[in-house]
Amino acid sequence: SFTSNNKAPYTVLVEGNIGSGKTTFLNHFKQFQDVCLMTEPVENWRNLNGVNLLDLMYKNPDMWAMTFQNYVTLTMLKNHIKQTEKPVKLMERSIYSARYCFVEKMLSSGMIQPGMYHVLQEWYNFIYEHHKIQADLIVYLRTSPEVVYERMQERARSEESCVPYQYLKDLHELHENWLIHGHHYRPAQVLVLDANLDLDNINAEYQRSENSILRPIVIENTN
Ligand SMILES: Cc1cc2cn([C@H]3C[C@H](O)[C@@H](CO)O3)c(=O)nc2[nH]1
Repeated sequence: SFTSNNKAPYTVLVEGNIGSGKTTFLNHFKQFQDVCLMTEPVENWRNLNGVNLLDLMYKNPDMWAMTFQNYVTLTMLKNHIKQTEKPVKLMERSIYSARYCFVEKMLSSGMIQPGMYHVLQEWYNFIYEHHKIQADLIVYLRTSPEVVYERMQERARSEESCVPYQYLKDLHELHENWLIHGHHYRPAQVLVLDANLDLDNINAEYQRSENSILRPIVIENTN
């Protein structure tokens, strides 16, 4: 259908810790042709003109963590403002998890200095004031640090080989503070899924989210 409406699509932000199953979750929605999937641009972070910023960030954070988060902010903003004709847009993470989870973690762990932090905050404030970042639902793939630490090790992404358990535990607390306890701005209501479930049992949780995520398509088709 040539819906030439220029209204923003129903936008879902999929949030969760490292190893919480976000990519698997998004892949589940590949079956629906009316859903535009915006996966995390991690391949750009691993290869920007031949430079692996993700690896440099983990291996030499004092030198590279700021540059990495700077680039993450740019690539996430591009995902946020990317147009789609489809009625639903599913994004893996967002500029919000950049700000309220990862940058906070890097400041508290000394990977970035306060001066760098303030520059990033200025960018986030400017972006909010000048760009309507569409967000209609947040799906929080809630996990426990032990589960995601084990999955991260099984996945064995080379850049993450030196990420300690405590890093995931701290990131977990930051996600909980933001999405469960509401200590920071939440742009939309939060649907919490139990992402500790392994692949054999998680389909029931996916079904639960389908109703919320696909509802706009059903409504549009009935209009
Ligand atoms: C928005 C945002 C995503 C994101 C991912 N990461 C890291 C965590 C994982 O090791 C890898 C892929 O998600 O990138 C990060 O350090 N900062 C981030 N900020």
